[in-house]
Amino acid sequence: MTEEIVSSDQHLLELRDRIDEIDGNIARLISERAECALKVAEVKKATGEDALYYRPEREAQVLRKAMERNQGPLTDEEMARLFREIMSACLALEEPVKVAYLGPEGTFTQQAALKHFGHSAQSRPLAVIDEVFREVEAGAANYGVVPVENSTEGVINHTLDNFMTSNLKICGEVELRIHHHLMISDITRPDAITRIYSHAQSLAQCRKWLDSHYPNVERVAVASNAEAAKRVKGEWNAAAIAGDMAADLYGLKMLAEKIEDRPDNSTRFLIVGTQAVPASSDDKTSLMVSMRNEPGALHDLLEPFRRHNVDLTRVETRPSQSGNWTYVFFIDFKGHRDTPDVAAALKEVGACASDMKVLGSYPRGVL
Ligand SMILES: O=C(O)C(=O)C[C@]1(C(=O)O)C=C[C@@H](O)C=C1
Repeated sequence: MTEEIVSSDQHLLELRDRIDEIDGNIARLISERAECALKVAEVKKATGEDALYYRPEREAQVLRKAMERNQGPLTDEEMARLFREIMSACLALEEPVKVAYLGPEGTFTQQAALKHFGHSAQSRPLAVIDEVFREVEAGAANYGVVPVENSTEGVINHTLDNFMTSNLKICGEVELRIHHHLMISDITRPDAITRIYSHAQSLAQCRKWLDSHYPNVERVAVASNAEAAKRVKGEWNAAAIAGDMAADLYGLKMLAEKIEDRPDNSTRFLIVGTQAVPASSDDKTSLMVSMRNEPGALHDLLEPFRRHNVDLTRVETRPSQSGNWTYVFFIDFKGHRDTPDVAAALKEVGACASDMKVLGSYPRGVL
């Protein structure tokens, strides 16, 4: 062995010793943090039966601090993701949180649930959005995760419509960059593909790519991307469009990656639950309002927000379920309902609306 190799081996050993020592310190501190969380649980338990263990506003603050404090070399997002998992484990020690999401396994909604709650939450896939709402209303799950809008394809009507009949509140939001891939199974012949399966939204998000690469191939809409991936397993002439999780789950091969038409394609998901969330200092509020069907109604509805400097982030219209040609507006804006400007705007909107429901104030998505 040359002298150089010996010294580089020696250097590696020294660095690994140092890493072992640091890991020991991290492990000790994580245990200390978990002990602290257990004490927090005691304090909460003393408040009674309905003690709330999961605190969205506090979690958002912890993640934001992790990002602010970070000096690299890890990115802020990477650092926050690590804290996300530590907090998820601490919460599971306090009280395991049960999360229902729009399944099946391998969908982007599962990915959003993991991103928001971390891997220590107990999550359960349900077949349709209505079931996710029902499961949380019935108390079988503490929280639900449902998609609400996609940057390319727009709003997910089913989710908005559920708020018309449900008393659930919005406790959080999470945004996910959506990358679609074309995938095939071991037995698929890439040159003989006659059918491509995917969810209708995903087919729409890849429309231009499909038009230019597979113009004559049949596009078959199925219930979810994961369902598309599952079908492809047994078909030699079919491919699926789905995300990474579905590819991993069903052991598929990528034929083309990131085929979405818009590189910034992302989907926003809502966390629904039964609790009202206190302010975290960077929040959003979602509102559902119906107006009398008369001239100037939309102007009257929006004017108070302008006057009180409240920044609208989204306005959607849906037909109301109570009568023909009457509409319900879904409005999102920055700020928490307990802050003076927002409270004043809400009071004025409430005065001119025929019906108004605050769906929730919640921390803006951190990750
Ligand atoms: O601060 C709390 O209320 C905690 O329960 C601690 C903690 C954490 O690990 O930091 C855990 C769960 C909550 O959702 C928020 C934060």
